[in-house]
Amino acid sequence: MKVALIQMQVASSPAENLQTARTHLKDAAAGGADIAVLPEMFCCPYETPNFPRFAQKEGDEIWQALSEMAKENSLYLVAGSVPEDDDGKTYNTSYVFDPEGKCIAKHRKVHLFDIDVKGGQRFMESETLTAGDSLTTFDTPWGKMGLCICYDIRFPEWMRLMALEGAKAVFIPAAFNMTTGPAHWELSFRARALDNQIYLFGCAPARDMDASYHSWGHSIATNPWGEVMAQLDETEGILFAHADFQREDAIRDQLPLLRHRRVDLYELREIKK
Ligand SMILES: NC(=O)CC(=O)C(=O)O
Repeated sequence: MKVALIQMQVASSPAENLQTARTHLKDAAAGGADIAVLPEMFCCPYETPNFPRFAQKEGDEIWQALSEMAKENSLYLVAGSVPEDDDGKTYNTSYVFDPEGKCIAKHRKVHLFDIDVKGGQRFMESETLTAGDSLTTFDTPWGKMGLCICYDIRFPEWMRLMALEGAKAVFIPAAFNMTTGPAHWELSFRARALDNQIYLFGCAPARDMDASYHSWGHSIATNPWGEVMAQLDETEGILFAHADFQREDAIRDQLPLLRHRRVDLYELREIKK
């Protein structure tokens, strides 16, 4: 399975952002990608007042444009995330489209990014966003995949639940920043990939020092052995990476972490709402 992570610049105009995504998706398809991934909030500068301002309903113009792009390029599209308007609430939502343009999954960011690091990054998604409440996986010809958004990666239980549901890889549109990126980005991807013996693909916006939120960039692919397979710097570009699920199975056979869990002593379960 060949994945293309599209680390694009985010402008203030949704139309411009869609055009940028369209151009890069053509290159991803030409490069042989089976699945292409866009960044968190690729269509809207990452600022809390923008989320309700830019929000659209599922099925509106942005959703339709993304569906067309998946179809035009005949690939699975993990369409980053966008502000979604539903019943007066705004969610940070990621849609997944199949190569026919059908929407096959939708994840609303479950863990809202509310942090205030002394001398560093402050951000309060809960000022304008509502949290989702569902675990998200979807089926592909390569097996079941997981989907979460940025801050969700910091919660090991959430990733473990996706692995226990059978996800062989997890896609993570994300946007760490200049405080947390250098400290925790690569470490989080390596740790979650190793704990769960899965591939992880994180796709971030390119850094824009004129924006109010400075993305760390560094879109990344990690493997089930806990290694970084490839990583970009902060500039715009496409990262191609392969997932080899035979290797994943072999690692799980040789180092059976998931089988060695002592479920007679402890338990992790999803509480269905
Ligand atoms: N932007 C996020 O949701 C998360 C983030 O930047 C971090 O965890 O650090």
